[in-house]
Amino acid sequence: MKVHIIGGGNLGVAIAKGLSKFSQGNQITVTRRNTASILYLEQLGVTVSSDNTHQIQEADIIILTIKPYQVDTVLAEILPVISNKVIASAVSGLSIENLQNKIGDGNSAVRIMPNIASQFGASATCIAFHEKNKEKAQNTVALFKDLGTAPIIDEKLMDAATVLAASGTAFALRYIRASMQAGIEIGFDWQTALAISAQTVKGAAEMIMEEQIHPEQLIDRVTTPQGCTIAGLNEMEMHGFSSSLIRGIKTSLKQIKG
Ligand SMILES: NC(=O)C1=CN([C@@H]2O[C@H](COP(=O)(O)OP(=O)(O)OC[C@H]3O[C@@H](n4cnc5c(N)ncnc54)[C@H](O)[C@@H]3O)[C@@H](O)[C@H]2O)C=CC1
Ligand SMILES: O=C(O)[C@@H]1CCC=N1
Repeated sequence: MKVHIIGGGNLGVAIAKGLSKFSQGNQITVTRRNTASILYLEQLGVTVSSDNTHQIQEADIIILTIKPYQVDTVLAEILPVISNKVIASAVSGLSIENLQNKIGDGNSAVRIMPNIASQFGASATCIAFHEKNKEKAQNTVALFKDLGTAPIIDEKLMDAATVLAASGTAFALRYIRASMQAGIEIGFDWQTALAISAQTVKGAAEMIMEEQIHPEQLIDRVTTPQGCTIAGLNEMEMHGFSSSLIRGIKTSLKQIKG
């Protein structure tokens, strides 16, 4: 497939790198106004351009990884030269209806919410589209399946997906950082503490995905009666561990909904 990514920033670059490594048979173009900092992508076989319309007529999928306030400017550039294209937007808060109105009936809007782990083929990319665009959306679904998981969700959950799956990357990293900081306090250098914390989180996630059971069932296998794990967990909960995460996620959601 010919994939045209507009907005070579944090997310656009992560997707381009991920596609170049984990998805076969694609030709990838990434655009941004100032290309100097992403020219290195050409070594991965990715075309880099400052022209948003660069060979865009040949694209099978146009992916928007730009900020919400950049959308109208970009569409004004590309719409005069495209027709019958799938435009997959990762722009947070931009509804399918709004995007479809902007791009007209001649093109098809798909909403995607990847995260930066796309770069490592480990994103949880939620995808939504209107029923009439189901067929046309399948290429996008296939592409993001190569970059991790790609569940199709109801659009009304897209803001929730943004917070859980995209912002969620930062939340998980903050857990790892805190764990690392504790690791330093109890005797490790930061590199060793970080390596142990990250691997432990990876292991926990792998168990959940493999066994598909409730986390508490696995936690029960770790918490020896009168042991150190339950003592630590109870102390964390006393200080609002779970409730602070839940409150943070709900606050993020409020921020998107405005
Ligand atoms: N960073 C993340 O983890 C995620 C971001 N998103 C959404 O993706 C979008 C992009 O986010 P980031 O990558 O973090 O932002 P970013 O600021 O890193 O990337 C945006 C890129 O677009 C480029 N750009 C600006 N105007 C342009 C134009 N007229 N033509 C071409 N390129 C232009 C900028 O130079 C920049 O490189 C946002 O809407 C964000 O909400 C969604 C999921 C995850
Ligand atoms: O923080 C943000 O607004 C964007 C959307 C999700 C991840 N980054």
